[in-house]
Amino acid sequence: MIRIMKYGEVSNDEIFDRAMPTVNVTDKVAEIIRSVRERGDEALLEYTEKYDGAKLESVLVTPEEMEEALTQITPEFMAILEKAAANIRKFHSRQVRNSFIINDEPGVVMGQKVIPVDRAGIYVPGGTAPLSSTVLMDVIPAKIAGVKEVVLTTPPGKDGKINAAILAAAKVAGADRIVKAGGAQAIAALAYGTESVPKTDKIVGPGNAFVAEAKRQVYGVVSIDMIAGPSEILVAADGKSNPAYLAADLLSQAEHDKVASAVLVTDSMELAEKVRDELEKQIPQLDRAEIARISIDNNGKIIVADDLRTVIDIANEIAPEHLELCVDNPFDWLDSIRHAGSVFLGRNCPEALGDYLAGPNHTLPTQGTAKFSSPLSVDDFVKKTQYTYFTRDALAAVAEDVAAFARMEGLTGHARSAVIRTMESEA
Ligand SMILES: NC(=O)c1ccc[n+]([C@@H]2O[C@H](COP(=O)([O-])OP(=O)(O)OC[C@H]3O[C@@H](n4cnc5c(N)ncnc54)[C@H](O)[C@@H]3O)[C@@H](O)[C@H]2O)c1
Ligand SMILES: N[C@H](CO)Cc1c[nH]c[nH+]1
Ligand SMILES: [Zn+2]
Repeated sequence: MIRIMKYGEVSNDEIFDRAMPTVNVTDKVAEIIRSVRERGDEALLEYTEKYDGAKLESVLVTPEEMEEALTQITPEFMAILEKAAANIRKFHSRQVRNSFIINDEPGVVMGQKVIPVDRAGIYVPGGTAPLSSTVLMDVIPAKIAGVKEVVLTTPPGKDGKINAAILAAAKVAGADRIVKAGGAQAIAALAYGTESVPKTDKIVGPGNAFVAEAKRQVYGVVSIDMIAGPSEILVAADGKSNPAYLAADLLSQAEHDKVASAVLVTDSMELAEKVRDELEKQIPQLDRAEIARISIDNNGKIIVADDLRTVIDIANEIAPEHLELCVDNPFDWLDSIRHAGSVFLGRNCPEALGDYLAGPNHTLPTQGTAKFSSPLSVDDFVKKTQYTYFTRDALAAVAEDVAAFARMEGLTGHARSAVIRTMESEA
């Protein structure tokens, strides 16, 4: 059963500490990465057999497999995928940054170009739930950024096939190549390349502890978006909220993972008790009741504070992946929220809306990293290059200043380089 705590009556550790996954996978992941780096496809196929139970001939999804998957998708579900994709495109198109050029002094031109990475690698979890929505969330921003080749990887089922909805979403979003591999071996393939998997420049997407650790270990060889941990939800609610709705919202994230966390912070003890009772009523009704039960019992919390201002302060300190604000006039509080991956405002905005089709991204910072990092966006798939142009006269006007700066640093080679053209013009 979820624990109710009164803020101020228990230690801050009990309020703010998160359940951290305890398994140490560092050495195992390092070994998997080394094998894939050395033996390419052969190692990828071996690990897929070992960890996913699938004996494959090839690691790539063929056009025939894609065709076959599409026949299994109903027109109704295809329409939902298209609708979600359109919303996600609309939202992410607003994130596109422009290059700029400055030419406000005679003879001087400077600028910054925004350039997509050449190739992006996208990890889509497939272990306990095949997340076709994550395909849309991660491929669409890459395509909007202008990435030429998007390589998607996800673990196959024991039958060697990729979930049909994942393939349909990949088609809708425009993934260019689909790899049948999961876990650390998939990340290693995207980072170093194999015979079938091209090396990518940036790897994004959530995953379990093996995926997260592998991303951490390959960072530097490639870029990564973030280390996305288990799903989290914090519901900040006043006493007028409907306990059944709140319990359902908490369970929507608890069902992701035994180490997912669901927290309610409220100014009402009465609501706290009702939500606790509702959770007990609703957990057995879930298909994934066993996962949700462990997540709620181990990592779930209900924190009761004196007033809504303190509720918001607690939410900021926890900096959750998802924050639901179930209060009157939620926009009045929006400016007070500083640390959360994605905020869901009002009494009719369950977090699941954002997981699937509202438009904002669902690959989000977890474990309190919302204090310094952001949701996955178009920015993740671009980098910038800056440039500078000076005419001879424009250089002459500043050459002595550059040289003086350089001499102050003891770098006379820099100083000479700054003034040599001016000296030549005098000669
Ligand atoms: N933060 C976010 O934005 C976000 C979004 C969606 C999902 N998630 C999280 O992603 C995670 C998905 O995890 P998952 O397990 O369902 O799928 P997954 O695809 O991340 O992991 C499955 C893979 O893990 C590897 N693996 C499993 N057991 C192993 C072992 N003993 N040794 C070596 N490798 C092993 C296998 O290769 C397997 O293919 C969940 O924690 C979920 O909460 C986070
Ligand atoms: N809530 C997850 C991110 O933490 C994303 C997701 C995908 N499908 C359902 N939920
Ligand atoms: Zn979810």
